[in-house]
Amino acid sequence: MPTTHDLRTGEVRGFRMLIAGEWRSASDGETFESIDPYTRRAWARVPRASAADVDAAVTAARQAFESGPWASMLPAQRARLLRKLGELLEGQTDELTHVQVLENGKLIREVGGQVKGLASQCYYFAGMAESLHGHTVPVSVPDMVNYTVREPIGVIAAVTPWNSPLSLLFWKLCPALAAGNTMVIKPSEVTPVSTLVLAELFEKAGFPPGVVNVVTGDARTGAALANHPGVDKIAFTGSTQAGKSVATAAAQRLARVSLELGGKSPNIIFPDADIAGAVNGVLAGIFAATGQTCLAGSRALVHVDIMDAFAAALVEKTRRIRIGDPLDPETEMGTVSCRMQYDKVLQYIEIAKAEGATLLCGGRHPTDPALQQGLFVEPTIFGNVRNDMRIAQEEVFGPVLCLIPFTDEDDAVRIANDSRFGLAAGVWTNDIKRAHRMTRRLRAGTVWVNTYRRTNYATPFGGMKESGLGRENGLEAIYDYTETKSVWIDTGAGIKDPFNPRA
Ligand SMILES: NC(=O)c1ccc[n+]([C@@H]2O[C@H](COP(=O)([O-])OP(=O)(O)OC[C@H]3O[C@@H](n4cnc5c(N)ncnc54)[C@H](O)[C@@H]3O)[C@@H](O)[C@H]2O)c1
Ligand SMILES: O=S(=O)(O)c1ccc(CO)cc1
Repeated sequence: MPTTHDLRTGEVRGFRMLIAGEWRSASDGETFESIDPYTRRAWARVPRASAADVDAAVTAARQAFESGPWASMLPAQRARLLRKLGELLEGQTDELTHVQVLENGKLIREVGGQVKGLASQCYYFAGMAESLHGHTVPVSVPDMVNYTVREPIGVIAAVTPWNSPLSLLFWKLCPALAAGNTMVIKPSEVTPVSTLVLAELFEKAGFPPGVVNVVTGDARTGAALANHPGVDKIAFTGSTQAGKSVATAAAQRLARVSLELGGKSPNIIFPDADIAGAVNGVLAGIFAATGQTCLAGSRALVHVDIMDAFAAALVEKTRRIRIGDPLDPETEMGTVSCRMQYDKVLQYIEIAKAEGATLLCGGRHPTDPALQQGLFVEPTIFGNVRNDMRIAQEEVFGPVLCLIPFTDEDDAVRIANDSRFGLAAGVWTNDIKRAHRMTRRLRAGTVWVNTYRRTNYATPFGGMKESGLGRENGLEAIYDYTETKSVWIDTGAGIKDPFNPRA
């Protein structure tokens, strides 16, 4: 296995897709490159799946679902395979970590922790495979047994983004496989390699061919999957714009769909809060992943009485953030993921200036000569932001924080909820009553009090409004990968009157 630095040799490594248990190039031979945003050099080449490849992957997943060893496997056998996958992951954390850093510039100190957590997700959902059960329904009908069973949906297409390629995939993969589904995975075109490296472990763990397939490509490949009649559910994570397109495709044939989409989450600071803790929480909420997280606390709503002091403390700490090589464990903020994202973030900074927001720090590519080649954007804070500005309403997905003043609780709730998104929110207060009032009134799928960006595989996660549909993680997640079937059994005399079966 190559070490970290072996991966940065300048050599471009070739990868293939996994379809029906075979490692394949694209049927028409097309490929594309993965670019390291720190060196800005290509380091890997992967197949660009054709429509025929997508079709082959869906057909393989369908066959594996309907016949073959997977279809007749007992829950305990599926659980064993998931546990084996977890064990293999524990032995492969280094490579899976480094590949993700190279693909998207994500900090090694963050992605390392994420990869270490993947095995726990496998073990948690392995347990669920064995404990997923229906109910006996106490129907008030004589001589009748009525119960429900939870059955797998069928072929799941998992379409994932680039910001946390494996974490976000595992939120889908573990519950889907635990419930007995088969899968076709389409990773982001920015980060295809980590999923292909991971795919080697499915074979090693003993998953039958066709249970998990991986096709690589861009939005066209994702759209081909979303529109494929053989796909029973599309589990999508990505932008709200693409999510709407996936939902439209799914609606044509009433395929199941789950959507984990964008956000513009408020982080609300009351004057009674532990201010030093709140400063750290706001910084962690926006800059820890270079702002490239769906749940970024990109709007800091700060009470007017503390705005000046709070802004000064934020700016002072932000100026000391260590920007650098994402593979260096000392680095606190890395690059943005790709050229398109870099241009988009800088454009939003110009938009904010033109709207009249005050640039308090950052706002450009760093001047440090050591940082010239990488796709870096300085951590940026804008003051004097009004909530109706584009910079406060649109998702930047980069290291850009808006400071918005509020006067009281009602004002904070009004501003926080005045958004088309509803993914997450933070509240900083030492008043327990206020904390409860606020968590009730905020329209967001997750609300943190005196903390930010905590998630766990056992805790449901998802968005309200245009931030998504459905929940991932926890018990809710596995239910979302099943259909409920009701079964009625007559234990009595049967139907006596065909025109009144209830008689
Ligand atoms: N809510 C969450 O849990 C969550 C988590 C992480 C990221 N996100 C969101 O993801 C976005 C960033 O990721 P991105 O830039 O990769 O998003 P994106 O929407 O551009 O792409 C996501 C995936 O969808 C594919 N795709 C794009 N258009 C498609 C279409 N029309 N049909 C089918 N597939 C399509 C892409 O190839 C990629 O694999 C942000 O908006 C972020 O908020 C949400
Ligand atoms: O991709 S992110 O949006 O940063 C994200 C959020 C939560 C988790 C928890 O595993 C992982 C990635």
